[in-house]
Amino acid sequence: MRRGPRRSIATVCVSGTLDDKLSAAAAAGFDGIELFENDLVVSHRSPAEIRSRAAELGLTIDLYQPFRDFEAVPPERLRANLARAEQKFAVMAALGVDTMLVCSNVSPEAVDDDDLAAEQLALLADRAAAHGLRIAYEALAWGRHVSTWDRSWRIVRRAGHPALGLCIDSFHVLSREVPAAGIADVTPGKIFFLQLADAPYLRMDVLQWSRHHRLFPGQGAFDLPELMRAVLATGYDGPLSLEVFNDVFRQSDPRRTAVDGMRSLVALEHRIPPVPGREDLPLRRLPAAPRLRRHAFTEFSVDGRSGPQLRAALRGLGFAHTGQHRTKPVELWRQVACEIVLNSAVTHPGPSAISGFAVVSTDPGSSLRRAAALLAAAHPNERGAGEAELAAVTAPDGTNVFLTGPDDDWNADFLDTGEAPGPGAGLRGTDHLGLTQPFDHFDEAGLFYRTVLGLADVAAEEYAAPFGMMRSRAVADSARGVRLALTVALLRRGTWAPAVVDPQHVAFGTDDIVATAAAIGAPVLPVPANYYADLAARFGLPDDLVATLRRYGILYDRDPAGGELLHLYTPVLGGRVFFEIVERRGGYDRFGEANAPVRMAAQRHHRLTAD
Ligand SMILES: O=C(O)c1ccc(O)c(O)c1
Ligand SMILES: [Mg+2]
Repeated sequence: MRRGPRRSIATVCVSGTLDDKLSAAAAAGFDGIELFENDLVVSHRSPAEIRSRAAELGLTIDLYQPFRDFEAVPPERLRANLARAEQKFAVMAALGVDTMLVCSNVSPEAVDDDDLAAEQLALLADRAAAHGLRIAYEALAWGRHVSTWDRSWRIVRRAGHPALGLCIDSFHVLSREVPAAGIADVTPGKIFFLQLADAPYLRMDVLQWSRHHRLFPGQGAFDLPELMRAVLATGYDGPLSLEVFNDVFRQSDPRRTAVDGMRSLVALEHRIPPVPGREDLPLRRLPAAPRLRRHAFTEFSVDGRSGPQLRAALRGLGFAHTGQHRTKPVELWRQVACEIVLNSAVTHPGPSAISGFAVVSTDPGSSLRRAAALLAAAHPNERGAGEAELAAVTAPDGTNVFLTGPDDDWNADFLDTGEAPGPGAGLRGTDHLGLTQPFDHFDEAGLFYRTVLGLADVAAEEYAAPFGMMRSRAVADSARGVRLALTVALLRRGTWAPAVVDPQHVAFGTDDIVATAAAIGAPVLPVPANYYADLAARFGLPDDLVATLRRYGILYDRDPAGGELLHLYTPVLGGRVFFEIVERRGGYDRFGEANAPVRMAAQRHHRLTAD
């Protein structure tokens, strides 16, 4: 029985020199690599040494690429191109790689003549076959004359050479108009190689889009499971190979990028629909994502500065300090189903103060098995004798994600402080978490949270904020018990900005924000009068409503279907976090993104003018 498709990664996906890239690919569990010529050219290793290094690491070299501007050229250019190819065939033999990628010609010299292209590619395939090699022809989306997969297929079919086949690259296919479904009708055995990349939809030059903005499968907008189905329907049994050109990945830790890539492939394989006739190739499925019920506790790492501010704010919001951990400097604060843990013993590696959060899973064991299959790092939870086990994995931003069951008594480890929960302020539970992401790992985090917890995208937004352009991506489970709003600055911040890095936050839900606002004693963030003047004009709100909102510092948003969000914020606490209170009306399903710039400006003003 086969194990499922082989998984490969192009060396161009990750940062470093070839040695770094090979180690990273092997450590992440890939079976093979596509070797980019540039990585070979700058390597101190000979082709034979690269071959043995790869073998030592358990990696095969599945593709040599790219060979450019070959086909449909005048005779003297053809002679030169064939001579150039022979030199590469010799290198390939030393590397032990049998397939060469030929990209469609982008040169002005290329002739618009499919017969000529087919004839010359057949000649190249003949030369390759003499060395026991084969040619995979790829239509670059910006090829001079051949820029779509169907045209590259017509040429390959016309050439009719057994050593000539197609390279299907999901980016080039899905960035163009020709539907991918027709790939299923390509003659069995004629797809020699499959390259996988995702991307966001962008209206820009396709070459720039491809060279800078590709993402790993599941991180962009392309329908890759459907493309995979079409390719597998032809009987394709070569590697699933990631080929992602991305400016951020090129600068990130290659080991981490390779794990991100592997996670994307594991998740993609899980999403491929069953392909009739391909029972020979069992697809590996993940443990199903169990249903999530709700957010349980959120844990903050606190120090001497943030601790007192957080305690005062929680008290003001109607929380009571109900529990003290038996063995650790950890406090439990509670109001109905809102649970906050203040932990003086953990430090968070990122800029945030949310060190972890817990979700209630209907099957935490299955959640953990799924997380492990998706290469989530298990969080070593040190617990004392007799303490409850709280399983957790660590997200890319360093946040620990605890998975608790509906009946788990995780707070058995807390001794009653004797402090009675007060009347509270009407906060029902945690509505969402605002998790600001480190610049380099935004897409990685989105993929992690969605795949590991089984969440789906609910909103994506870009907006101009006082300290830069921001991007937000919100994910949630289908019943909206668990919502996460991930945000990031679109560019690395400038030099003065560290002081104003957007903090993380917890938003609590209420059914009556005006009553809650009247009940709470915590300092609510003052909102400028200009905001309310604009609000009245934008939404045509009645004067008395605007007056009420203004009186309590409540912000407002409305969706096109008439759903409404009323929400308020606290100032930033201890320089690191803040709280939000939200009331959703009429099915409002977003996060008040439009008000984020108002909040950021107000929080800065508050910081500069208070204390
Ligand atoms: O951007 C390029 O030139 C390029 C090269 C090789 C590929 O496989 C590809 O998809 C793009
Ligand atoms: Mg490609």
